[in-house]
Amino acid sequence: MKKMIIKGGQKLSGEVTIGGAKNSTVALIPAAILADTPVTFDSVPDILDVHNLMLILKSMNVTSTFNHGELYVDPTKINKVPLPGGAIKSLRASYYFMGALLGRFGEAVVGFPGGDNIGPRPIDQHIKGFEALGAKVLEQNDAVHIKTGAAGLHGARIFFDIVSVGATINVLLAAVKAKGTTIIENAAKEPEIVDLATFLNNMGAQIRGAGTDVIRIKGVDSLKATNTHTIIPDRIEAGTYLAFAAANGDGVLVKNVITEHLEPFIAKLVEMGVYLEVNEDSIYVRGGGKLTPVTVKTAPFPGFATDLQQPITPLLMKAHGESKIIDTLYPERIKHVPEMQRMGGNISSNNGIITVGYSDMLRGTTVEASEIRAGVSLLGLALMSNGTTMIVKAENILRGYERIVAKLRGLSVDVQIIEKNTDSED
Ligand SMILES: CC(=O)N[C@H]1[C@@H](OP(=O)(O)OP(=O)(O)OC[C@H]2O[C@@H](n3ccc(=O)[nH]c3=O)[C@H](O)[C@@H]2O)O[C@H](CO)[C@@H](O)[C@@H]1O
Ligand SMILES: C=C(OP(=O)(O)O)C(=O)O
Repeated sequence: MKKMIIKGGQKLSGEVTIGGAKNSTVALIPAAILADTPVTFDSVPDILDVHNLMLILKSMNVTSTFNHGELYVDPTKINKVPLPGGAIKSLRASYYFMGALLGRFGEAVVGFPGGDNIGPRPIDQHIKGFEALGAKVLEQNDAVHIKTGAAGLHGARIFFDIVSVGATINVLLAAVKAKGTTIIENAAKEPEIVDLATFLNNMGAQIRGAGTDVIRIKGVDSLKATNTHTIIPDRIEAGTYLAFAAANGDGVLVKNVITEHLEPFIAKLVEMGVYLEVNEDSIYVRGGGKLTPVTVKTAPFPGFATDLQQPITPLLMKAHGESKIIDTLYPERIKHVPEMQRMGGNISSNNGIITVGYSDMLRGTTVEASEIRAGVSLLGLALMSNGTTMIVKAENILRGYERIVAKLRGLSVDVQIIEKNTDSED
């Protein structure tokens, strides 16, 4: 168990470089088992999710090594084994092994995934997709058992009832080596899906339309990597630092950003009155100035990302007036609210609407990071508070924010991570 200690009243200044996208990486690693060759990824974030995925690979006799942002995965001696639990439970994206194993072996047994505590996260659309491709799916003993007949997977036309990142990726992974053509309609359009399709196409897959709501996949027999795949920058990590810099910064340059991926977020900051300079692949935030309250409504890409509604909350507390947040994807993503209230934050949640008011009496206390974005938003608020904050369950933050202590130190902010049992510093 780790805890993070943050002294309040510290201003961010300087530069921070954004790492590879967590949500790309966690799809790309399972996708690597579809290859008939070793695979290398570059710009891989050093986050707990990556280390847990490497453990899952190891259980299948897939070797992997991770050094200085480069991850090498050799799936050529993979064993077909069930993946009922263990590291599977440590992250949501472990469910991508369902699609990837199905694509590789025509069958998969994968435990129900873990992941963030952000409300119900059904996987009915994933299952609908696998069944359309010709697989039989059985949910038994806390695991999903998926199997095709002797003919293997076949192409199909699939219309998702709901826009789902996970279901789009899982069906893509299963369909990429299926016989015939698969058409996914009402597909999710997130940049991480485009990144995955780019990786697979560079290995010989035939995927067209990723990034639009219709994706066509012509099945191929074999996938072979010939070059290193560089992972796109993490738009959620970038948004988090931008929000913190706007709320509590004194000149911050956020580098390695694809600004197009952050358009709805940047638009919201501008609407609030935040001074930004948007460059080709970096964004400068001046900090300070009078801020206007806004309404934030989350939506699938290209809408305002649900993963950024909590990180922007400390900034909303600087605006003079009442802001509203409506998370249409995860209305129960509110675990930060009682914790922020205990820190003196003027915030409440009622019937799926979070109301955030100007808060100038913030004080440090002990709070819990119940999930990644709740946790990081508490860190943002702690920096604005009087006194010291201790965030327990800090590993939830480390699940997706690489080298966050070093990056904050680079921004002149001192935070510490302590192992709870030993009280030794990380
Ligand atoms: C590893 C990863 O990439 N995680 C992201 C992914 O999660 P994840 O892929 O789990 O999220 P989805 O896009 O699938 O979920 C979107 C909405 O669809 C619902 N749904 C989803 C699947 C399904 O079969 N049935 C169903 O009803 C969900 O409950 C949710 O309300 O997208 C979310 C929405 O942008 C982000 O918050 C997560 O950071
Ligand atoms: C919800 C998130 O992650 P996951 O889907 O991996 O739980 C997130 O990154 O905010």
